[in-house]
Amino acid sequence: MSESIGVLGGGSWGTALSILLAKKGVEVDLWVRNEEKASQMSEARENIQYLPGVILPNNINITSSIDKTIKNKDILLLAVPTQAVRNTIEKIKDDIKPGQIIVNVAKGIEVDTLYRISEIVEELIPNSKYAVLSGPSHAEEVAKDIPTAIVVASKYEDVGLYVQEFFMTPKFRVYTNEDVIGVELGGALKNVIALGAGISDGLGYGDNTKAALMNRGIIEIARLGEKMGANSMTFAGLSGIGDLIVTCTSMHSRNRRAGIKIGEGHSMEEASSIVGMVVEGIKTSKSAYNLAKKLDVEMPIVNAIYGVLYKGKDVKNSVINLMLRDKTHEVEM
Ligand SMILES: NC(=O)C1=CN([C@@H]2O[C@H](COP(=O)(O)OP(=O)(O)OC[C@H]3O[C@@H](n4cnc5c(N)ncnc54)[C@H](O)[C@@H]3O)[C@@H](O)[C@H]2O)C=CC1
Ligand SMILES: O=C(CO)COP(=O)(O)O
Repeated sequence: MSESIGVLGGGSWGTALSILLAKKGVEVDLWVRNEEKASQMSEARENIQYLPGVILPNNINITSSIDKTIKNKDILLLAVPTQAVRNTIEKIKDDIKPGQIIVNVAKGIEVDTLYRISEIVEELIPNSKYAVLSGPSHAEEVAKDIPTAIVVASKYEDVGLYVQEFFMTPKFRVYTNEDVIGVELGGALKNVIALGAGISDGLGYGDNTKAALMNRGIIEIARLGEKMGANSMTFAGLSGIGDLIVTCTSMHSRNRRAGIKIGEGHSMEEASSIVGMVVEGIKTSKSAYNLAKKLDVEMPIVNAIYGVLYKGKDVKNSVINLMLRDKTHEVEM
């Protein structure tokens, strides 16, 4: 088993996974792009901005050198926001060695291309050993050793098994799956539904409303996923309904918290700045809306959230419109 990893992205998730692995004895190089922030974090042994209150073990080396971060590592962990993935890969693509495994943990869809992360990686580094690690896993809990289960998907069986072993601890259980499309879409699209769940909470609606959004939301996700070649069973798993549950119900969720602010009357920009961390569902709702249109898939909840965020649609009227859609059968895909 490899003893070292290069983590690209020192936000809450990159930091939490670095802590998990460091405690396991792995040597971690953690790339923080801002030099001043990197030295401040290194001295304080804490990520004060994104994960306050958790000590960084000594075998996490924080650096602003991306070259050093990727050198001689068997695994590179992509932990930057989705819309920054392309730019980050551009920086490293010429120095990646053929055997290096790229594990992505970002959850979103690129807004300009409608690409999933694996498609961006394949375009820039063809035939790389790619895996995606996804599931219900808030950084704040993983960093405190709270039991968590997650899934790794790769089209290469050996890569999936290797990553499973690499990350697995008694507090972090990793399953395998080969459905990269399904795992990526579940992780990306649940953020859009979580924004909706937050909006519902912000409007003062109840548990019934949220359950309806979550349930009808996963059906929309599965509908788009099937059209894109995913296995529909993946959406019943950790990266599908599992992650949807945690994101729609937890106060750790950045997407839910942003949604609450929007439901209370704040603009999308205000909500995002109050949360102060990446709210992936904002950009991904635009990607999802455009994907649904392009592939002719019915996604009423996604359309409603897109309308509120980007078209200035009234929130309460959007809920009424969803409730009054044409009558339909529950299990019709
Ligand atoms: N926070 C969490 O609990 C989890 C987050 N994720 C996913 O992980 C990804 C990263 O999220 P977080 O760590 O939560 O974000 P965050 O908001 O905590 O931190 C984002 C980090 O990315 C850096 N960054 C922003 N733009 C960049 C750029 N252009 N180039 C390089 N670095 C850049 C920021 O400086 C910051 O260090 C997202 O896709 C998120 O959905 C997945 C599972 C859990
Ligand atoms: O993906 C996540 C938990 O599994 C994190 O969700 P948020 O970005 O909404 O906090």
